Amino acid sequence: MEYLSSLNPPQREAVERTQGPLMIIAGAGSGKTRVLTYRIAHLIQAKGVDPFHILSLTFTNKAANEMKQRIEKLIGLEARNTWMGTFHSVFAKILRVEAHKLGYPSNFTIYDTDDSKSLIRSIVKELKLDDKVYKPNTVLSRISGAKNRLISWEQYVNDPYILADDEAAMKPKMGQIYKTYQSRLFRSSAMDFDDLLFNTNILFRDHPDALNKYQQRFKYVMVDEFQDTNLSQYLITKKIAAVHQNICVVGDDAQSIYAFRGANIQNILNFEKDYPDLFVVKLEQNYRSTKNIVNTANSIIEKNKSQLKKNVWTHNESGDLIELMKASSDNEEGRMVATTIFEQKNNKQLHNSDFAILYRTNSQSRAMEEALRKLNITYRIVGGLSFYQRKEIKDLMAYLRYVVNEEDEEAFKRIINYPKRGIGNNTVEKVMVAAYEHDIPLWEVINNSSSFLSGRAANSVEDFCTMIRSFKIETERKDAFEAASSIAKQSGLLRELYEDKTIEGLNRYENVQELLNAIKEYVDNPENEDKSLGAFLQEIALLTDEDQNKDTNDAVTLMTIHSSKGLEFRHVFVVGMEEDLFPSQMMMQSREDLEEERRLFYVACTRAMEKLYLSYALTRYRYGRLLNCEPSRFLEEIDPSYIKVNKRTGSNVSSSFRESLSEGNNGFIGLKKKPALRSSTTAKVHTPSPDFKPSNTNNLQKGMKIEHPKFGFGKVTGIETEGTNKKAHIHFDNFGEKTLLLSFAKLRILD
Ligand SMILES: Nc1ncnc2c1ncn2[C@@H]1O[C@H](COP(=O)(O)OP(=O)(O)OP(=O)(O)O)[C@@H](O)[C@H]1O
Ligand SMILES: [Mg+2]
Repeated sequence: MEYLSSLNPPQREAVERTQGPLMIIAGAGSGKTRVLTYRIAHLIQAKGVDPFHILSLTFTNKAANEMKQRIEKLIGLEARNTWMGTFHSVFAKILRVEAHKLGYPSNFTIYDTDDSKSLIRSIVKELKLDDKVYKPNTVLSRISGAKNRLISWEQYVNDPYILADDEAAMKPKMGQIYKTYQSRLFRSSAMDFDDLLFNTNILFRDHPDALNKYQQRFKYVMVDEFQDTNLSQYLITKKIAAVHQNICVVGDDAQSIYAFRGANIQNILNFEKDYPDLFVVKLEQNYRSTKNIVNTANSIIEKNKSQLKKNVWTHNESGDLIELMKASSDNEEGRMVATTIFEQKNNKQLHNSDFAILYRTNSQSRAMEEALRKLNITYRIVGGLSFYQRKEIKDLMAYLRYVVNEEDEEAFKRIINYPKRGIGNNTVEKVMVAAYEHDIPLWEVINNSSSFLSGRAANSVEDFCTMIRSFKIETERKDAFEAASSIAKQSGLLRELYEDKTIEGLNRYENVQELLNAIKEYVDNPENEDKSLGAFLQEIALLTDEDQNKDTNDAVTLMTIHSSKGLEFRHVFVVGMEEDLFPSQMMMQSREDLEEERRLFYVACTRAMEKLYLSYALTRYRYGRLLNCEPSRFLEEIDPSYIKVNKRTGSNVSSSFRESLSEGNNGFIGLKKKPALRSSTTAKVHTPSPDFKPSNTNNLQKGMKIEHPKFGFGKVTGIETEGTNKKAHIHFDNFGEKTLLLSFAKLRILD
């Protein structure tokens, strides 16, 4: 087998040892995912295993697709027949087939987070509880926490302290909300994301025949990113593998970053207990990154007390030092990052797709986006408000969902009066009350509206039902695309958007067309055998944000560190390295939390192959206010011998590193005097004149008077050119002498 020669001895051992339980716990970039890929290829090609008998669980659908493509390269088309996907997508597929065993129809809807929150909001209102105490977000994460630990609402109601924390005392009605939430989901023939795993566990617990079927089917089970599985996922895997015991899990305890969502590193330790004849493989050679990057990452993770000892090293070259960039503001930070990308691309012949910008929270993308746009650099945002979260898309999707499942309450609420058809909130509430109080299915209630509604309202509801019925008939006869196009038209939704001639309206109209294009693409794809609307909806419901934006290939990637797991890029920028932002304010309550943030930082740094940049800003808009920021403690934890301060400062010295961490600047270099940006005792930051507009500084000359947005008024005392950089020496009235890089500084020339 020729492909085996491109593996090192322990990797090869892991690939060839196909029988019995196997665990690979190894550092970042050591080839864990590569081993899984080769192992699947090896099972099929060398061991003659039928691909239908192999199940591989990955963290994102994107990871699954990438893996499939790689296996296809190794062994050809047969790779397509393996079962591969996220826990959610694989078990949603299985639940479709087995739904009736749990009392669900096979066309059940999958509620996304917005649907779940909206449902919780209604329940909190109906139970007359305080929505400041029972915030949809908090309630949902609590219910989700319970489900991920396989705690049912019955158990929760009996023992409010079951999650072992103090929240129970503050939120005594939680159990009741959980109970109502589940019964409403059930009535709506809907499951939320956590239910997909929870219900799979119930299925396997209560229906041995079903369990047996999947145990026989999946003779080989593999799990990537095992450190981030929760209890619910772990038990499913364990049950399925119980008969053949051919289970292989790979992970890195140092990269466990989902504890806040119920992931449990303990699974790694339990695994050794659950499988006494477990074989453990260690991989220590990193193939991804330069020595400087590997050593930096090691020096970070070393600070964590709870971790398995690992020695990660690499044969790769030392490479550049880690570059530290400081900016005076978040916008300035964006400009620095964008300019660096621009320069590096030109100097080193790189592509946009060689760069990634990673941040702690989604909202940090804005400043980066603006700066990239100004330099005309193509980028794509992974996560954030993605296509399928836009209102117009959710509206049409709600129509499609409702046509497929007429008990889907959240879809119903979205479309019953959109486009407007004279059905007010009161009527909707009456419908809901009738359904709950008399325990009648929603669809039956609205089909008998005349019995409890009068006049116009009753007529409108009747028309609505007639329309939905005709959609249902169409949907049975037509493929997903024809059905959806017709629904978009007949429902009045397209017309409503078409008549809005504003730019936003036009955009919305185009977005809906884009959704129809996507459905067409789905129908035309020969890989999709089931072309029904129901099948399309299932596919879409499981698309995670990570899977969006496939259209642009050569783009800089912007994403949160959480979604960067498992990926690699030649150049990586980790931005917003500031206290309260990273580590996050929310995660500094305990050592465990802080260690999770540090693991997150480890994940971020280990995405880089050749070059790693870390940046921070001294001021940043957050919660609508301009805040002063302190550099992140993580920066100080890195061994300074691996770091150089941004070349623009010209101070390539590690000894000045700590000092320079806290100096403020605004694209300026070489400080003559300590600047006063951050300390409140010295000069006040200038407020720019109302008509402040930066001038073209190409012809800036000695003697000219200028205004700077932060340092105020001053006079140019000299101009200096160094390579392509032009610097200006300026004497500011309130800040003294400063040297500014003209490509960064915004100056208004006054005379
Ligand atoms: N034996 C090898 N020879 C050459 N390249 C290798 C070898 N093993 C791994 N690589 C390469 O090293 C990089 C990292 O591998 P991979 O993504 O599998 O690591 P990983 O352990 O899964 O990392 P992470 O912990 O970030 O998920 C990939 O580009 C991979 O192709
Ligand atoms: Mg990996």
